[in-house]
Amino acid sequence: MNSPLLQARGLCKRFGGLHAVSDLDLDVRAGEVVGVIGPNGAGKTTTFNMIAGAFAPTSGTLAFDGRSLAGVPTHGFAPRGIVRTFQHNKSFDSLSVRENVMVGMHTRMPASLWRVLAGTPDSYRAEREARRRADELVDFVGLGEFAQAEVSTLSFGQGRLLEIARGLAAGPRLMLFDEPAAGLAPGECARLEEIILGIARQGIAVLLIEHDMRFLMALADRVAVLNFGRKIADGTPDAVRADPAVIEAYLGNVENLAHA
Ligand SMILES: Nc1ncnc2c1ncn2[C@@H]1O[C@H](COP(=O)(O)OP(=O)(O)OP(=O)(O)O)[C@@H](O)[C@H]1O
Repeated sequence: MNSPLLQARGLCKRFGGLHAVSDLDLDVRAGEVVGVIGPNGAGKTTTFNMIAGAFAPTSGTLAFDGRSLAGVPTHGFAPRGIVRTFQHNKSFDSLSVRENVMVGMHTRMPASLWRVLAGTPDSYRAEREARRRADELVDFVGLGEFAQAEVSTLSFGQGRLLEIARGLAAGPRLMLFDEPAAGLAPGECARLEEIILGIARQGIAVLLIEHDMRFLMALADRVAVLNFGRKIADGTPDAVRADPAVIEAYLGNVENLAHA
């Protein structure tokens, strides 16, 4: 098996006296879909915030492609290829779908985008290339017919797809999804599942937090389960579902597992 793209070792995050995440080891490989689940307050979001560079770990190490992320500022994560998509829409409402995706490219091609905006001599070629790539991504997420629509006219689910296209525009090697299925209708979830699998097939590593277990279990190659900040299981969806420690952690919530 190829070596992990993301490697967390002994990751800890304390908030005052609270150990939100303790001694977490986690690997994510290129092309792999890894899910993080756990009851409320288990430390999923805190883990994500550390991997996305929003919080520095209290202790432990994070390495990406064999290089330590220690000391890398938050804005240094996306240019390295660690890109997060948010649950809530962060798009620019008055711009078109295509323009929003073009804006998402700025971490990858800042110079060209500036040329586009500044209207300098080679702006035409740069803009054409940005537009071509944006259209490719808009098509990939199934929003092709809305490329020129204003974002404010999109439905909630379409907005979620646009967020994904914007994330892809940044050229990720690891894409982090924070509850991507939240608030989506079943048909939209099925579409989202296909898109995420398509992203992994391109060799991009995918890490997601998800409350919708049925969605996650169908999608993930591997699932890590957190409880009170500690990892209590890490394996295939089937292995995790049958794990006594996981069943115990969800005792108050057995329904969730039963439906998974
Ligand atoms: N910025 C913060 N300051 C203080 N405590 C925090 C902070 N962020 C999270 N916590 C605490 O850390 C613990 C883990 O929270 P976290 O949000 O990571 O869990 P979670 O698994 O994502 O939960 P949920 O499923 O409810 O979103 C919780 O006890 C939470 O109250």
